[in-house]
Amino acid sequence: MQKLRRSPALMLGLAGLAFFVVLGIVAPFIWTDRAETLTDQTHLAASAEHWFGTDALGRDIFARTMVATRLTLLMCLATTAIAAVGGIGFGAAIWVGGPRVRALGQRVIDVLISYPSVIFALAMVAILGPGVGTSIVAIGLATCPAFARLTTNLAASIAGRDFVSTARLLGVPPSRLLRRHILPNIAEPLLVLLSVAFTVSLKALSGLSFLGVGVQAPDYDWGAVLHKGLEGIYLNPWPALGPSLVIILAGLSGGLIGDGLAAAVNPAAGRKRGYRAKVEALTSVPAYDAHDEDALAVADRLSVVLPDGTRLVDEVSFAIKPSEVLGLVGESGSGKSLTAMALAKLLPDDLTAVAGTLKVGDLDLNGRPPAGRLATEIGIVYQDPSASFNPTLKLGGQLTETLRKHGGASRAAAAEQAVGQLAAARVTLPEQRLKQYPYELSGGMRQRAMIASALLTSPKLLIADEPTTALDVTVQAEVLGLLREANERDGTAILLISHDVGVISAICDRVVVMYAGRIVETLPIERLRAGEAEHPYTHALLAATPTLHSPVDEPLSSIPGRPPHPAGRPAGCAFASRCPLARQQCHDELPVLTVTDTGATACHALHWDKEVLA
Ligand SMILES: Nc1ncnc2c1ncn2[C@@H]1O[C@H](COP(=O)(O)OP(=O)(O)OP(=O)(O)O)[C@@H](O)[C@H]1O
Repeated sequence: MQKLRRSPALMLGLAGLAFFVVLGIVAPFIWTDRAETLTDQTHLAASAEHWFGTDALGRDIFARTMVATRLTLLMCLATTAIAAVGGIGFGAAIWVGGPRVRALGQRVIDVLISYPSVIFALAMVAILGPGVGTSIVAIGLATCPAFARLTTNLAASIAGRDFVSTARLLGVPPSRLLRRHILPNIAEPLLVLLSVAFTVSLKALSGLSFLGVGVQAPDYDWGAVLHKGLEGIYLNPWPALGPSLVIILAGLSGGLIGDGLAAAVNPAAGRKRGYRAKVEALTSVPAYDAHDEDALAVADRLSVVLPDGTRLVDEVSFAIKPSEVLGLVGESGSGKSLTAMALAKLLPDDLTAVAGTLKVGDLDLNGRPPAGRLATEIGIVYQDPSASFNPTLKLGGQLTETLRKHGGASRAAAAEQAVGQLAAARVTLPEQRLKQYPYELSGGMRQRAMIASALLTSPKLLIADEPTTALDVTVQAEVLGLLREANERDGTAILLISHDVGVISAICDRVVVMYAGRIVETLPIERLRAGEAEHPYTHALLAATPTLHSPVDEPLSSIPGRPPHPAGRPAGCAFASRCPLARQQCHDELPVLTVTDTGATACHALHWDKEVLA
């Protein structure tokens, strides 16, 4: 509810709807007499006594509009209910019915949805005759396909999720699967459609009555009042304008509710505003490493912040020199990917990067760098080669897109460059690959193609986020070799993210160790390889990493406990509760990064008797 309260559109829409509901309840008690008593004061213009004038039978049109509120809202409600129950029911039934029923059902929905609902409703009215009941059923049924399609589409997207697969594996029958696992997970978009359907029904029902085939006398809804008001519109516009205005206001309320609900159920929507006020000022602690004048990429006190002010990444500072391979290592959730994505300006909408300096070359990432330069100067290789490419497009188009869009290359020149880069990345049959879809390549081949794609624009910085995690060991080694080769051949600086110390040791020059969103140590790779880290967390990571020399009969060391969530980081060292060396000071005071001969470490133990770390 807190989320809903934050949406002004929703609140305004709900206030509007509440007004009309109250009006619908009280209006018939107040205005029925004026609305239905025939008088000889016919076709009067709008005046203080008759705000919207009078009709051909001398009835007050304002009073009729007010009284019609109840019937109009009740009809909209009934129509929406029919559409929702029928549509969701149909969508759910064909989803449960198995693949054949689903395919057939979806065709039926596609056909039904292609006909405008008012045409469908008119056909029904022609068969059943006009009236309140017919209008409700006609518009309700005509709106069903929209619900049915959303239900099947959403159910299909949820059906592929792991928890549904697990339930299937456990033999949960489809109807129960739908009830317990699928419908609760698709309720929010359906709710949004519900409010949209309410507005659509209002328009359609009013339209039918306006055409004279909806509500019939002696009943009247807003559309019927509008129908009568149209008779003398050139002499007296208010009998038509008044009811139209009310229909527009009610429709607007429904629309605002739909927009507000959509924003409220989308966690990324509407959150950005005001976040900066919640971010505390940057600390004045000098950023270790970030002042290197020759550095290619600099992150100085970079924080990644949630709208509520939680720092998922908390003031990390590092610099990457040209031609350097910097490793970012840490357990899952330590903030590695967010740090890298901040550097590529690819954070999700609900997250914000705040930094003293954030730049790659002369590209200031704190500002609004031109999209073309971002796309060409920073390359990215993701973890999952199967998700890195769009499965519906051939590789050729995807590989050459940036070159053509931002580099101004012709189709032929871009293709030639792509072939060359694929060959350099040891993708076999490079020309042929351009005509293939991503799924036609093996996982390793796809990752090589991804690396080729990222290097095509000769980026200054290549970000490789767990580039080998999804690959088997031999392909892993080849992919790491390719990255190192690009680095040595073209001087591309690389930020390599991994939770695997072994991968980091294999190709990096220097390593930054992250824990719970902060840097705990930076050190040259030789020291990491020699096991000469300063921080107990780095030691623990090393001890948990298998090597060829690890005794097979001894279990690997593991780090007991779990890192704290960024929102619940303790006042002192975040690693203290898991640290074998922790003293009271560690729980009370946050250790700052202390520069050592070869790097920097944030650990109180550094200042104690050296032997405790031995
Ligand atoms: N959009 C988001 N909204 C809220 N929290 C997020 C969001 N993205 C990431 N987080 C949280 O931020 C923290 C850091 O995430 P990040 O993905 O950077 O970790 P990581 O070290 O790369 O881990 P992994 O190796 O598992 O990807 C985690 O606690 C994660 O749950």
